[in-house]
Amino acid sequence: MNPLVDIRQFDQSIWLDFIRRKILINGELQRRITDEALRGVTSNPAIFEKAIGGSDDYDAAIRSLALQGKTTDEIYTALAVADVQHACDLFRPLYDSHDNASDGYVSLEVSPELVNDTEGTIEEGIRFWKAVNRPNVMIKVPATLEGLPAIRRLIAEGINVNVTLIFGLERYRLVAEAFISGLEDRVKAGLPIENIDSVASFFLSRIDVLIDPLLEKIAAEGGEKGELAQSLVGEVALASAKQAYQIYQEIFAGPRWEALAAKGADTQRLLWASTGNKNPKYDDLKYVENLIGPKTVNTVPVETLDIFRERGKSANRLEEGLDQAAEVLRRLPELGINLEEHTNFLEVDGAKKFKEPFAKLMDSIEKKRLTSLDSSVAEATMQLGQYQAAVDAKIQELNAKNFTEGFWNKQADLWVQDAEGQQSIRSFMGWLRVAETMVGAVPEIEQFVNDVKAAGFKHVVVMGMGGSTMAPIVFKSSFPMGSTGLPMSVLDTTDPGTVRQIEESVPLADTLFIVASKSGTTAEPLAFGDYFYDRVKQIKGDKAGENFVAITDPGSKFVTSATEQGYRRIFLNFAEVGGRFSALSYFGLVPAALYGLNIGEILERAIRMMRANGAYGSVEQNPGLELGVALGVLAQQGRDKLTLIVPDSLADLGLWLEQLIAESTGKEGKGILPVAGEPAREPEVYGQDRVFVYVGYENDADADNTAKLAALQAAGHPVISVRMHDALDLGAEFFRWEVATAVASAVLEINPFDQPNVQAAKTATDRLMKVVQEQGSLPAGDEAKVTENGVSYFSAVSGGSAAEVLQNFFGQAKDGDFLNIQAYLTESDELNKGLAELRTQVQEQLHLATTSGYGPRFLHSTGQYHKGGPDKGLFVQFTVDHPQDLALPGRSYSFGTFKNAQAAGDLQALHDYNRRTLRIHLGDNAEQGLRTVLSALQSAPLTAKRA
Ligand SMILES: O=C(CO)[C@@H](O)[C@H](O)[C@H](O)[C@H](O)COP(=O)(O)O
Ligand SMILES: O=C[C@H](O)COP(=O)(O)O
Repeated sequence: MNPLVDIRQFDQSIWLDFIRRKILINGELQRRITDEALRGVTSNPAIFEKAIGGSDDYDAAIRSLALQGKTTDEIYTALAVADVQHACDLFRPLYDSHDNASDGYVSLEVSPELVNDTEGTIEEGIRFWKAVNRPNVMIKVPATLEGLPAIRRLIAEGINVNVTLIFGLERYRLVAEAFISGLEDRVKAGLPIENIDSVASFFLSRIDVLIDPLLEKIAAEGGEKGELAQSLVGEVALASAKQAYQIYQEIFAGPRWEALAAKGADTQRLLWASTGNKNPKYDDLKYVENLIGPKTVNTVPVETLDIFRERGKSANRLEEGLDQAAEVLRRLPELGINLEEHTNFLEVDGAKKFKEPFAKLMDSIEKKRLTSLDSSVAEATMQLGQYQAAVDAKIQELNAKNFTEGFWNKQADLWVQDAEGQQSIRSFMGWLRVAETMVGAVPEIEQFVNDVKAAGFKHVVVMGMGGSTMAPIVFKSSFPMGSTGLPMSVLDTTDPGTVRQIEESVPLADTLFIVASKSGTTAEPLAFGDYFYDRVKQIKGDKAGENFVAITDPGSKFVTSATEQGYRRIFLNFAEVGGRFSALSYFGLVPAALYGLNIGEILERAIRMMRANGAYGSVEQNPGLELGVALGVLAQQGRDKLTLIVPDSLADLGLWLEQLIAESTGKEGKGILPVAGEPAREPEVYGQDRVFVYVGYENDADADNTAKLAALQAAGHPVISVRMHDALDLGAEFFRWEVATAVASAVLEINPFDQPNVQAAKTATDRLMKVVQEQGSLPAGDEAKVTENGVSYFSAVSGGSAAEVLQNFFGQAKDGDFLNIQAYLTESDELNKGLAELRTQVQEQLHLATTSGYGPRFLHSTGQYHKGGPDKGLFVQFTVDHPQDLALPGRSYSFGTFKNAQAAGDLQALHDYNRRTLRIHLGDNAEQGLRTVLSALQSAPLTAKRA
């Protein structure tokens, strides 16, 4: 049997005298708990110095905290508390179990600077206890004379205490007395004592390290004394421990103790500390094997633990040789050795041994703190030409009313004036500081990633709609997969072809499926979850849940169903963070971490941007505010088509920005239309409704786009440009654009956090799905105006041929209008090329802005603007037959029908808002159908009404 497990039969608990974030994350601590019967952890300032000062594991967190304006002291506390909390959580099942035998504790020591400060120790002990906020934390307090009253007080406060730095027997008695008095104080105050635990940490190897040389010196002198001295070498520490254990038994017996025991008190166990052997002449297990006895703890360093596991022998030896132990201590004075005096020295030296590394640690944190404050965020260059004055005036106006301060204080009247709107704004501003919260969640997420990999998963599929999957899409396409990551796919469409493609491209049994839905009620992600759960169940039976993870809001119905289905993990996000503002929450970061990205650094960049935007005190220039004002003012002046130009490596950033900007601003007949995916062109092809925004990298000249933007600017178009340091800056850009969008909304006087018109399409779809459930199929739609070469055209405009319908449809265009393509198709390169051709033709011939999206993705994104924004859209919807449809398990409809209903529902909603629409049904071959449409267009030059 593993000796570490065996030792439990002697009622000794082995704790680990070590902590470091890495072992929390990489599963080592959990493995030691599960396989090696580890029952607790102790930390001390020297251990944290090694962990934090001696590695770069904490650097991103240090920088994030520094940027938040935290002091060095606060940074240390935050890091140490986070690790202790994490370890407490790993031990929690043991702590909560029936046979916990007072184990499952993690110790956190008060600052060594407080070693002689009673009040300071009490204050910090209470502060740490509250900060860790776990019942299985122990606050470590040194057993100095000043520490004793603090111990009593903290016990009386109901706080678990680990008394450290005990070297002598007399002091040990006082420690036990302080503990008992503390319990008695509580009893007097009528407070319970059954859940308070304490250990007395008796330091061993250091006693021998100090006393042995003295004995050896005397031994070298020879004679009778020399002989005696020689016989005592290496015996003093063990003798002290054995004697302490006798005192323990004496103190925790008798009427005084029995009275407390009757009220449920547990004894203050002795904990053997400093048990790593320091003398090569001794056995490495000297301070372990010899001190095994009931109701004791031994906290051992990692190396000693591993040696014990390899060759340790468990036996109850603590009460062996008691006479001999007493003799050792009795005879020391004959050699002129006053143990009490030496233990006093050890106490002072012990404090020094903690103070020095602590000072070194603080120094290294301080250096890192200062350097973090040096670097800056990527600058946005704004060349706004004739609009500059209006933008400047608006910035001045906002600054005059302390907009930035009000913004961070969630002052909702900056946006709208009605009470209901203001209430809704306040309740969706959690995104402002979610990055700070997520800094604390990084170790938990990283540990999860580690567990997933250890469990053998080979692929990740993230499934959800809109804000729940946009950030993962951007992360996946903007970064190469990280060295520690897993390949990732994102499913955000009900298109049966795409679902099938994903199914066929992943190893189902070894794939982790993340179902991401804030509300937990969105039909698409629930359908994806059901579909793949059924598939995995066919392989893994009742264990299917192991392959599933939920990200959702607390209290959503999905929490219940995911729990019932045995999901591996449920990440609870934050009710006050809306979907499109959730990139920096669990929704974005869990997939990013699984993909191997450094989420700590992504968050650090975001916090850098928060700081630049005035999150931690006033700022002279606020990049988010300036960008937002520019976009808002430009939109008011007719430049309401935000045209995004990016290098290929950032192509999908547009998807995220589209949702953020269109869904936030596109309402009440107002809004900014994001135009993504149009390559930069010469000035002649654009109308006067554009503002160009370039997002790229500082080390990528991107000469072609840069030259085109320069020409656009020279032609009088406003041009804004941001060049990131690297892709990790996406963390900062997410935040910059969130602020800018909220600010632009304030300029436009709308609530950026609702999406009132998205519901219209959902309601229409639901109605149609009801019909499907009742009648088995969708109701027959309108008659096609024209069917030509297998492609049918449906529109309010007339025409005897495809070309005529197209001409008449586009003939309705006015200056400032835009084309929106809604492709309810299986995405493919060929289709992308064909749709781009269509856009180019419309742009060249009509000078319209063109947008394009695959359905149903855009319903959760730009769909809001289409219905709620200004009536400037010409909507072309492409649909297709689904010869290879996919059934949805347990439902009376298929993915294909669902998707058709979504297309028809949205078309209905567009009609309800009197939008100009053209539906083109491509038959059963989308690529071929689209080619047919393009050739019809070739033969039909487009002309528009000019306003
Ligand atoms: O006090 C406790 C446990 O309560 C330990 O963490 C204690 O600080 C360590 O065992 C010692 O500091 C280690 O000492 P040493 O092996 O460096 O002499
Ligand atoms: O943008 C959000 C989408 O509408 C999806 O919403 P959900 O996260 O509640 O499923």
